[in-house]
Amino acid sequence: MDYKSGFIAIVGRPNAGKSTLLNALIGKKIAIMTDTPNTTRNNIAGILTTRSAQYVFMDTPGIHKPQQQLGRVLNKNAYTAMEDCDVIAWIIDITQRFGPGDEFILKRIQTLHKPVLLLVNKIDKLPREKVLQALMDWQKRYDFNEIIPISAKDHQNLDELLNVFKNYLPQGAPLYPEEMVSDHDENFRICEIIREKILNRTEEEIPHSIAVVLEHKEMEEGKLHLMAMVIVDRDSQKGILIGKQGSKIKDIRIAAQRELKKMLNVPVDLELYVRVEKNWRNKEQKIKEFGLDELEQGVQ
Ligand SMILES: Nc1nc2c(ncn2[C@@H]2O[C@H](COP(=O)(O)OP(=O)(O)OP(=O)(O)O)[C@@H](O)[C@H]2O)c(=O)[nH]1
Repeated sequence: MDYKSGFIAIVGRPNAGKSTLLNALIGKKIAIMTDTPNTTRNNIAGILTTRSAQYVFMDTPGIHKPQQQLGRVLNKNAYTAMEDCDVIAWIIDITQRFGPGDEFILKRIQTLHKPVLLLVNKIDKLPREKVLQALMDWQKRYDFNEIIPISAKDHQNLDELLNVFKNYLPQGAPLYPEEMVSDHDENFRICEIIREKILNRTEEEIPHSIAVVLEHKEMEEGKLHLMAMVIVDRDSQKGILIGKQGSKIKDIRIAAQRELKKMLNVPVDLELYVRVEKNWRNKEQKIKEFGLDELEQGVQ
């Protein structure tokens, strides 16, 4: 039997395009996408099953210099995915200079002795000569198994990318049922959609300080009633999130409700509340309670 299956960890600096790539490869919205760096917090497995291979992609939080306990947990989530996978796909943004974040990742992969494929993303943003130059520069930095220029946004080179991945996967039967596209359940995806709408509608101060917890979910007379709590870590953030006469939170609620209706295919009635949990990102117990520590959840 020459069927292949295995884990591919998609790692990279914040904003390199990991979630965009994952969604493009799977063809469904698995991970939320925003312009805010460090959006992804959990290792989300997107699963793609074809006639010849099953690719299990782990979308990891952007590796960065942590300033709080939450940042350390997020980096740890990414490292765990790197240790447990068969292939590491390191995605970089071609428009960004090589920086300390890249140095950090480079050091890490050197210790792991696994195939490393470098995905040079966002090539749609630069002329061809510049792309070629960047590919040559990266080639000098590490003995990558492959360097593949892509545009996750424009779906450039993605079929070729899948073929290359397949070459590095071990032989074996599928690891997950064919129809499964993600290992996260519906409740998780509901919270992520709400979080995405908040991130897309708030400025710098808010994004990293929020967590979303689903408190209630009930189907009643053909309508899904949802109640979610948005946690912030300062009083001032609560005011920002709620907005003038509740306008901001209403806008978030309506946008989330619309997308959830589409995703779940039923009418949705969403209620949102905001609660302050002072300095929660430095409290291990809270990080676990909000489901952000992968190791605690036994994911993978
Ligand atoms: N032009 C262009 N933009 C892209 C491409 N891929 C991603 N982007 C944009 O880059 C931004 C970040 O993309 P994400 O996929 O959220 O990045 P990420 O690496 O998952 O980010 P974190 O979750 O913060 O670690 C978004 O605005 C994307 O639309 C690409 O190929 N070309």
